[in-house]
Amino acid sequence: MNRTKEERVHEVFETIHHKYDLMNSVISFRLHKSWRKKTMGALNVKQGAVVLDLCCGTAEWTMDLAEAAGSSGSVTGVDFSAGMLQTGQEKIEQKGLSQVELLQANVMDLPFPDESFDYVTIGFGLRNAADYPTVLREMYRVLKKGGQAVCLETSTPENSCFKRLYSIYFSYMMPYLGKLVAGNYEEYSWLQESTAAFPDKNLLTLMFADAGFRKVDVTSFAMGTAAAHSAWKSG
Ligand SMILES: C[S@@+](CC[C@H](N)C(=O)[O-])C[C@H]1O[C@@H](n2cnc3c(N)ncnc32)[C@H](O)[C@@H]1O
Repeated sequence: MNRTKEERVHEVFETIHHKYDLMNSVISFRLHKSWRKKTMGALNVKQGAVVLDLCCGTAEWTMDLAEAAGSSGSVTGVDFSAGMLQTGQEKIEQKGLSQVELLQANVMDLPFPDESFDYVTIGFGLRNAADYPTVLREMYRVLKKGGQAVCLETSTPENSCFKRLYSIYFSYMMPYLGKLVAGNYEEYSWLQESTAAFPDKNLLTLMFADAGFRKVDVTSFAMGTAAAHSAWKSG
């Protein structure tokens, strides 16, 4: 039976949630941590801010956002995988971050009123959604006027030689690393497929503008293998 993209993605994350954090560090050579740190620096979340973290997974970015917003702020993490949320919830409890709430929902249909959040983030999540423009429109809708949205995601390297090397690593080596470390090949070949199908940073910028965002800034990381798109809603 043919599964939809959404069913496949859901199954992938329900299968790998126990090993997700470990695998993330292995396959990105821990670079994802420095990309997130730099993106947080540009976001400059204020104490007391109301923040939404979409596709929050095991809540790594959610917890950084909670520390920045402080105990007077509030951070809501949304994901549709119960397993990823459960792993995230355990970490949040260990850290005693009472300003965080995790919610199981689909990011294509958010259960929040218009203009609810000061910041909306999505880390390595948009690529997994069945329809990118729908998610971007939802991000825009729930953002307050003057608020900022940020998408950190894998991207396409611009240098053609590096692009070839990267493609070999992604297509052949990474699924084997997945098999070796997480005991799973099929799930890590999804990362390669979804990255190959994802728009490059210029097209993604246009998609943000189409969703209504006023200004879009792009920062590339590691020779274009990842990019952060920051976008603002008019005040
Ligand atoms: C690659 S993980 C990213 C997790 C986390 N943001 C991080 O940076 O480590 C992608 C997450 O998106 C979630 N996801 C994918 N499509 C979704 C959807 N339509 N609605 C809610 N969550 C979704 C998956 O369950 C998974 O936890």
